[in-house]
Amino acid sequence: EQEKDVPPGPSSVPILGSIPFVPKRFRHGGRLHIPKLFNYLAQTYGPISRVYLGPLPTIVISDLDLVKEAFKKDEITSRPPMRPFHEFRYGTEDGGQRGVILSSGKEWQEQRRFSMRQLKDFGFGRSSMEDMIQVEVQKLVNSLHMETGQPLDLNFKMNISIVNALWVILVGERLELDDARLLDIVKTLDKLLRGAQVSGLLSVLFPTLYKYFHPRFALAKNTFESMRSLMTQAIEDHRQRFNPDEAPNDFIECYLQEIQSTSDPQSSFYQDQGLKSLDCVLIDLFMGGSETTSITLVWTFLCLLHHPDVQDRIHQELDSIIGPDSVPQLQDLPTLPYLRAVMTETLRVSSVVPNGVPHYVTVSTKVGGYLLPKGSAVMANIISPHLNPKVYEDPEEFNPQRFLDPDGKFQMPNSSQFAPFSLGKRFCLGQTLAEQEYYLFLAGILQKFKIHNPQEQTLPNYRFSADDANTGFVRYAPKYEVILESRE
Ligand code: HEM
Repeated sequence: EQEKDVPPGPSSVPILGSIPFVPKRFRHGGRLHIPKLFNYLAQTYGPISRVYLGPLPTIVISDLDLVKEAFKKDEITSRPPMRPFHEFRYGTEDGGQRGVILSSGKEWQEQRRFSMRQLKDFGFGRSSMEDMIQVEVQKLVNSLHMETGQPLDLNFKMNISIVNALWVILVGERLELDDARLLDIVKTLDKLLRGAQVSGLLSVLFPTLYKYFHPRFALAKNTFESMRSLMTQAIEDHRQRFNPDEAPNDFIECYLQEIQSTSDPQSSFYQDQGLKSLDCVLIDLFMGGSETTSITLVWTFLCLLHHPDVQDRIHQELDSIIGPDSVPQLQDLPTLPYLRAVMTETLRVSSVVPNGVPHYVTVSTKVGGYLLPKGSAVMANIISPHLNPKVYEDPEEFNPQRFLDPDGKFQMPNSSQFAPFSLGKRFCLGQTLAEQEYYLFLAGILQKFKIHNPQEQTLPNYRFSADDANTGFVRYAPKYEVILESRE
């Protein structure tokens, strides 16, 4: 391996890696501000750089064409071995994981293929995916009608409804919005996700130290286990009434059928292995699919409060195309270019998963002319190209107009620098579902309500440069309240 072929980056020393060389402004109370650090690397060292997060060499790719090139390669499709986290995910001693988000190799291939197929549009039993989501949209709209005229935090409400929609799809059970179990799930998921920091990657090299000395390990273990006991209960309930001859009504039933029909002992669906993987897949789908989607909605409302003219134009479009009486449906989306531009623009400025999920080089390989050595983590720096002034004029400004042509038709700009769901073989497994939920909830709410900024509230900033709070994997919207006005 020639050092000159390796991507450029800051200096490093043993153990601490590049951390002593990282400018102080990227360290917040003992924590690295990873998204901002990566943005600085992109500006200083170009589209591919290398930084040592502790002793772990980490390649940061800040151009989405190069991300695509990299993540198409089998050599960069695995996840880093996540010891000691395998201990509570039925993993293997070498850090191998079950499920989809953190798994690699055969387990990942089989579980991802199956989950993607089940989350396709057709839904389960007699309900399409759209029907299942619409019921939750209407439930939320009805409950919001009771809360007009007073300051309201939408964050929790969105979260509850999105998790409930997932619960119907995966577990086949509709919960009331104030069901204690639902609140429990939402709180546990929130803890699990907020606890996920890029510094968790350090465990790759110091699994034992991490396990005994890092407070996050115990936190992750406890929250994961309380989530798992909810899943185990749901799986048990399904197994008791399971009838392999009946058409499946939800994801768990489909999965149990897959286990039933698997005779290859090497398969990750085989008997007991299948049940363990199911446990992890369910948690992964809840982790990947709940807050990401609800936060995107919360960012949207924040941007609309900053830009009331944009909200007015959405209302005009909805009024003229859908009207007050019919529910906005998936088939209407192509006729709503302005709303589509608003959604695309929100996904860009918010970039809720700003640096993707780490990949890992299993066999040294080249990308963009650089050598990516075996054993490096690879991160897609999604937010930097989204906010690159060479690609998007005045990039931090929320401006849906940039996704509309002069005739008001929706258009993507002439560049490939847009990928909120990442790219390549591991792109977001729930992208279609996320886009459908995002649209149905947003259109459903804005058809019925106008949102206002409470008079006494100074609106928090939505711009990345002002964001010091989000140092981790997910970019949460700052806290704010809205006042809803019914449009009926
Ligand atoms: C706005 C909403 C969402 C955004 C922005 C988002 C973004 C992402 C990103 C950037 C990745 C990393 C891909 C990579 O490793 O290269 C990812 C992975 C993943 N997402 Fe999403 N996601 C969203 C919603 C969802 C939903 C609704 C689900 C499922 C119900 C989901 C499930 C997953 C899973 C399982 C993975 C891991 C895929 C794998 O490792 O093969 N996500 N997502």
